[in-house]
Amino acid sequence: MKKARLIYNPSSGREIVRRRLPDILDLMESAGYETSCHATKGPEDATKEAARAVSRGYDLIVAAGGDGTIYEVVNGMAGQKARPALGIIPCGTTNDLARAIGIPKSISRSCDVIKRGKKKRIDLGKINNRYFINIAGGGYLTNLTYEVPSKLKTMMGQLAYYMKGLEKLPSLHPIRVKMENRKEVLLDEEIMIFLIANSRSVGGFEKLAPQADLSDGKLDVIVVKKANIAEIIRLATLAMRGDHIKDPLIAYFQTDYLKATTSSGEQVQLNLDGELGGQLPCVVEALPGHIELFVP
Ligand SMILES: Nc1ncnc2c1ncn2[C@@H]1O[C@H](COP(=O)(O)OP(=O)(O)OP(=O)(O)O)[C@@H](O)[C@H]1O
Repeated sequence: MKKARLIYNPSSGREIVRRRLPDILDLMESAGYETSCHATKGPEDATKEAARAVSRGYDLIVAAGGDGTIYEVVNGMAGQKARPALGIIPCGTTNDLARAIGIPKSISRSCDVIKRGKKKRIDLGKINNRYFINIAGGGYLTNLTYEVPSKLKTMMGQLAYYMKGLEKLPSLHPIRVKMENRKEVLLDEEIMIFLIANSRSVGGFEKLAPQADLSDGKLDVIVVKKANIAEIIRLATLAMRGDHIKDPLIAYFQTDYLKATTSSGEQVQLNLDGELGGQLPCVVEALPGHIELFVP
């Protein structure tokens, strides 16, 4: 039998994974994998455990949790030479990556995806010395993902993020950012927020980067230029339908390399897949087909 390592975050989303663990192990066995598991204890634990699973030669790593757990697991795998395939059991609050790939939220159906065995190579983003699988962002609204308390997410799900977003709107202010590719300066102005997306689905908005494709070797950059609160609310409404892209307050382009710096003299934090990821300046590169994922 092949061997799988299940890395799960017991605190993810509405905390169902802990209760369903016997079912997951059973489903994994019927999928043909002898599975051992590791419950994460806190920040960085999934990264260490994933790196350990790679060095122990597991055939498969399964990440059960939210986007933050998948991010940590990917960071433990991405820098290694031989990378096993990755399965995902979405148990988080938003589950952007699972939505983008079409992995069902039901535990038994997401295990079925692994059982059927269809795999696809997807790109990763490398940003400074870290990796992201779905989204990197910078600017003031991006830090709301780690300001929402875990308890609130357990109780309210996605709504907890939107409430925190509204609460933070009045404190938003622009930052001066310069973006360059290998040849030219693409943008040098005051902006509110920038997002570098690998998939279409970001923050529960399923069409935020409508042209993004996880396997095209490119990253999609969306920049919200200097705007007031009313304009930001208008853009958020447009973004639900994917209609924000043509707005004059948005810059949207694809690239496989990006350098971003700030001259504001302020610290601009980076958010990687919903987790804290250092600060500007940054160099971002697309790593084509770097991870093999089980897909429906
Ligand atoms: N045992 C634990 N208790 C508390 N936090 C943990 C534990 N294990 C891991 N973490 C932290 O939880 C965060 C990741 O949460 P995760 O993304 O899986 O769920 P979520 O936040 O509910 O979902 P989403 O990212 O979809 O909103 C990471 O910051 C990780 O370090």
